[in-house]
Amino acid sequence: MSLLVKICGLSTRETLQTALDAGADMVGFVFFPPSPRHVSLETGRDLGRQVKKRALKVALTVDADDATLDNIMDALSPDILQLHGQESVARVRDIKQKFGRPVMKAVPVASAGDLAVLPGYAAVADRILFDARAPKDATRPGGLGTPFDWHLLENLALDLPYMVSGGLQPQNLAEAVRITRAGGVDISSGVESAPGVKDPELIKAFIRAARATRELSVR
Ligand SMILES: O=C(O)c1ccccc1N[C@@H]1O[C@H](COP(=O)(O)O)[C@@H](O)[C@H]1O
Repeated sequence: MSLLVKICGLSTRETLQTALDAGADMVGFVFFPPSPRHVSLETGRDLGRQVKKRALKVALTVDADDATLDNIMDALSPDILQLHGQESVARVRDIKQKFGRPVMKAVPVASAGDLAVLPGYAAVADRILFDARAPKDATRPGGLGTPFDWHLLENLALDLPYMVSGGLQPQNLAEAVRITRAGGVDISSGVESAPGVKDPELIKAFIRAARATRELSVR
């Protein structure tokens, strides 16, 4: 099975085009104003049109309310909703029912205890995204360029597709996939020259590196 690659935090036509041409499976748009990658609804609409089914469009939100999600549905028509906040199991179920799109729930990881939430989310989400737990004083719950201890997922038995993120780079993604056996990788900071500024060469290098790890992936 081919490793899924998601390039997250795209905010310009040029870098979106680079990600599409390089073969990204998923392209992520951040709708979270404190993030340096935040896009307005208008920009999301414009970038969404550019995708033209060449990749899955992922809307990243953080504890968004229904009105916000309604607006994002209208503007981007995402293929996947990435819930990257503290959404409860009930809220994830509710969003999936109300908006009728597959949901990828981000689970923050810093220690083995963080995996206790998995049975609950696995019952309602379509995919799990393991990301490094952000420090308490962080301005956002992800997109910080820091990895977590991938060995925490070494013996994971999860009956659901999952991806890994947090501090990935072209140089370390093979190791992350080898240890976690994730079916996909998600990156933002690692393909940037500054927060929010995507670097086309790094996007291409990351996707090239991901394609080279194909045989390591199992889920
Ligand atoms: O990218 C952001 O700004 C962001 C903001 C709020 C929540 C999540 C965010 N990004 C996600 O964080 C991870 C890790 O990113 P990085 O490669 O370590 O920078 C990734 O899943 C992004 O989708």
